[in-house]
Amino acid sequence: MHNQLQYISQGNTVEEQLYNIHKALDNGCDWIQMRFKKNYSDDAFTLAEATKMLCKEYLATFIINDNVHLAKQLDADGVHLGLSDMSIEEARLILGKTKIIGGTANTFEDVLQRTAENCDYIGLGPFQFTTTKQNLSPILGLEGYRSIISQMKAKNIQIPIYAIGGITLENVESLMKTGIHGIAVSGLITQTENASQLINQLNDKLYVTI
Ligand SMILES: Cc1ncc(COP(=O)(O)OP(=O)(O)O)c(N)n1
Ligand SMILES: Cc1nc(C(=O)O)sc1CCOP(=O)(O)O
Ligand SMILES: [Mg+2]
Repeated sequence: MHNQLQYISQGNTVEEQLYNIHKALDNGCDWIQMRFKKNYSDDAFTLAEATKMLCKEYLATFIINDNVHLAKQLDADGVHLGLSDMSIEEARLILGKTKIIGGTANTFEDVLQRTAENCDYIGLGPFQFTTTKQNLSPILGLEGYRSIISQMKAKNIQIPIYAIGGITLENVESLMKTGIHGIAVSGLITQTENASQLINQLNDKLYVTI
């Protein structure tokens, strides 16, 4: 079963990204999604290579946002794909059965689609407004998660759901009570001045609730 906390990286340069990734790893995060949008392919490769080495050192899981070919090239642990990225089927053919493939969803219909496509987990969001991502899908709020998860239960759909989008420490308990498996956060960990305390507090709230 996958860890309950995924850190999604941020930073405009390779150096900023590596600083943030190192901070997350050094303070107890053991699942990193490298998300580098303002990239030239050489920079993305350099960053991915360095992130892979760091994750190996910290025994952390390393997945890459969007770029299946880069994940294949570097033998990363997997990828995260949105609804307009490469299809899960094509990614599975490229990466093989053992790699992690996460997929984005915003509605119950998306969850059905992602489940049929054999994703390993779903990033369901956004929970609330966030500046980390442009062009957000409609905000779900707690009620959105409750509704989608109760529809999943009614149809006996079992796939780990990660809440995402504007999540703060104060939201974790109520989100976990909706039946999600874990959370994916970016700004919260990137911006904190006390990453060790924050990640411990997040993990305490995540593990207690499952
Ligand atoms: C865990 C997780 N969930 C959702 C997303 C969003 O992916 P996507 O819709 O492809 O948007 P971008 O991140 O590519 O802007 C995610 N990255 N991770
Ligand atoms: C990358 C991403 N995807 C989202 C979605 O709703 O699909 S929200 C989001 C941003 C997550 O970062 P933060 O924790 O800083 O809000
Ligand atoms: Mg994407």
